[in-house]
Amino acid sequence: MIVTIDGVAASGKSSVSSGVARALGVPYVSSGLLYRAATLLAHEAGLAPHDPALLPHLEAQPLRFEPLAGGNRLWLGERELTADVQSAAVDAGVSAVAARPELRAWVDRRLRALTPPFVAEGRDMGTAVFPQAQAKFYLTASARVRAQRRAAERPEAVDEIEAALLRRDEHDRAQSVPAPEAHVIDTGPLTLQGVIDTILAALPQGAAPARTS
Ligand SMILES: Nc1ncnc2c1ncn2[C@@H]1O[C@H](COP(=O)(O)OP(=O)(O)O)[C@@H](O)[C@H]1O
Ligand SMILES: Nc1ccn([C@H]2C[C@H](O)[C@@H](COP(=O)(O)OP(=O)(O)O)O2)c(=O)n1
Repeated sequence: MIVTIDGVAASGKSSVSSGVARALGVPYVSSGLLYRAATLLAHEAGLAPHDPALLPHLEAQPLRFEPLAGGNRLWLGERELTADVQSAAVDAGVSAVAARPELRAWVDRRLRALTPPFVAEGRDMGTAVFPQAQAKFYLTASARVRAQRRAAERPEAVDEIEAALLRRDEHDRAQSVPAPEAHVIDTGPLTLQGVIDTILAALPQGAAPARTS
């Protein structure tokens, strides 16, 4: 079974996907990490997002992606990149990388090579990458709420984060449309556990473990 959880930046995709994956006892896959990794490696190699040399450079890197239930980890050889890709600098450059069709194909190939069951989160998991998914969700929240949540993890001020999120929402718009059959959830009024429980309750019969509480 594949469950897709798409949504805008800082809507709660990773945290919710991790919680749903743990409840189901399956891994979760953060597609955004692969776009972030491509952006960081481009920066470090001095390659612009549109540089034709970027894809061959990425293909030559010993990049390893570990989609574990507790969280995804990224390795470049023995160097862990997981934390390095969560920065305002990568945020500022990632949309240009993600706009390139050949880089989207690079990400999609890696995702489709994974063996189900898993929870996949990103922007277009339920539309372009796994249209066959058995359950699809799309998370939203106001830009202000998202900025306040992201501010707890970043050194930047909430107003600066909110402006950056709105810019990225616009840049990512093309690939951020919910699947027609996706359950759209406004996470603003809900706690993190509330969103997780909402998704588990909406899964096909038998997909979620019987509730013990
Ligand atoms: N419903 C919620 N209520 C409160 N905080 C939340 C909620 N969902 C996510 N968070 C928190 O908001 C921050 C951003 O969530 P994250 O899962 O990283 O979003 P995304 O993966 O969509 O960027 C995290 O600190 C997370 O714990
Ligand atoms: N399936 C995806 C996932 C991410 N992206 C792009 C759009 C996002 O700005 C970046 C980073 O995605 P990520 O999910 O890590 O970003 P947030 O956690 O929502 O801030 O990659 C995409 O185009 N398609």
